[in-house]
Amino acid sequence: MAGGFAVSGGSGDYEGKVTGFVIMTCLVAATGGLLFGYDIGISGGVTSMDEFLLKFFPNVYHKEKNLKEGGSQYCKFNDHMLQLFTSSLYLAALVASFAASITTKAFGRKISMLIGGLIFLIGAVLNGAAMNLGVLILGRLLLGVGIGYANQSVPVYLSEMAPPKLRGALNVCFQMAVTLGILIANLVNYGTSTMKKNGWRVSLVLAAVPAVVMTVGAVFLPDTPNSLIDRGQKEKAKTMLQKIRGTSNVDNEFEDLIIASDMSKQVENPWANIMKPRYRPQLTVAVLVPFFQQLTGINVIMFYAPVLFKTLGFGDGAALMTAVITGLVNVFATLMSIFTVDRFGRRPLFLVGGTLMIICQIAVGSIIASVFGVDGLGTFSKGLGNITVAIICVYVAAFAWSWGPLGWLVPSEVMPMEIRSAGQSINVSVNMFFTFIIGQIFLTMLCEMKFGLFFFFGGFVVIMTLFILFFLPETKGIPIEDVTRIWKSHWFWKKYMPADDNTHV
Ligand SMILES: OC[C@H]1O[C@](O)(CO)[C@@H](O)[C@@H]1O
Repeated sequence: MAGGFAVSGGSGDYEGKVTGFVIMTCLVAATGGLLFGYDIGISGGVTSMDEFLLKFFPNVYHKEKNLKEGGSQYCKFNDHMLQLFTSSLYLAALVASFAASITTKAFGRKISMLIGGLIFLIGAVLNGAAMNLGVLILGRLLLGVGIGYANQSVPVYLSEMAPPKLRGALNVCFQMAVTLGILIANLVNYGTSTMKKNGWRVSLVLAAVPAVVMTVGAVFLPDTPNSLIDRGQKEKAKTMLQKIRGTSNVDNEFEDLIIASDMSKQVENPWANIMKPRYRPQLTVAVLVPFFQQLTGINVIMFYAPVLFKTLGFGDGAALMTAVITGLVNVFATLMSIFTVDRFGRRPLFLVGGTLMIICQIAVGSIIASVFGVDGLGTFSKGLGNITVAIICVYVAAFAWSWGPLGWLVPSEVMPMEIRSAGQSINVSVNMFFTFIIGQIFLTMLCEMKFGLFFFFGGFVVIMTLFILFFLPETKGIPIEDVTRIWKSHWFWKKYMPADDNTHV
């Protein structure tokens, strides 16, 4: 995932152009992100399609239809298997990303991308052809394995191919591709929902398109110099670096790569390292940032927007169209973040984004409370429905210029070499784990907590915004080598820093 970006250090003062290789690399990055985003966005629309529900979740279908005659709106989609359909993918991805990190290290990045692409393809085909719930869930699990492999290997591949100066920008571009994938999925669902039959099959099988691109890419793309060095092929690595950078003058960078590879071999156990007190701030960031990113509640919207909008009384087409609108807002606000993050810094984006999210969550919770109350009986007027959608759009925008991209960027900026691989794995796995949890329990929580659910997530955003305010120093423009300086001068974290430590760690 995007969190895996920063791999080798280096000052970045090397010669090198934006060559065809770099552009190809960006395309692969894009397909990796698209693949992930497409899966995030596709399930909600599909689960709101009658034909799909009737085939796999007849109970939910009948409950929804009967509700037209009265009953609690909060619980109409509450079904564990329906949630498992969405969430199983993320659990499989979590497990597979550990397997992928072993494959990627031992056999290279390309092999992992190839494995990821192929397994994903099988999953997409199974999903599109599924005749029963078992096959459907099996397909989702395979998609998850594919995503685990892709999210682990694509960012590593990218960070090693990109000229160091572009690394940060590419990091955020991965998240950009994720949001584009979500939007494409929303558009596809909108289109296929108008088909008389099998629209859901088309939605699910189209996930194969980015997978084919990634699989073919993995076959034709070159190995990264870092990977060749790690596997003892130094000469080949140097020739490759010259090709990628479009210049024969790569001695400095090549030397740094060798040093970085030697250093990472000396780092016996990054997992033991990161547990040392001096890395407490980084460990805290690696755990709390992805946890908080998911506890904003964003995936309630990304996974279940169409279902949520149907709960608010929208018709099928309107619910799917509204998901397209939130998808668009997500893409544009992420773009804005890319253009402003280095000007304003990370903290202002986090603080403004967080504050806006809190206001929106309180507003949505209050509106739903006023219409549905505790027993879930009531109907939204058209005007109030539109106001609610507008507030949800502001919430999505606030997420997309703060916790969305920064949830990946900030952890990758604060990890020194000797803990980087462990730090990034923690970041990615915590994110996947809570993505799974939210996918698995949201519909039940909505049924149990009712409008209070929005206050619940709002409460978490208050906590995370206070965390940023008091515990996260600004990392804008600080080279990775100097990052210890900011912890040393921080009112809270300085007590963990060894006094005699003048190295970059
Ligand atoms: O754009 C929203 C998406 O971004 C992520 O946070 C990943 O960075 C996903 O969990 C979410 O669905």
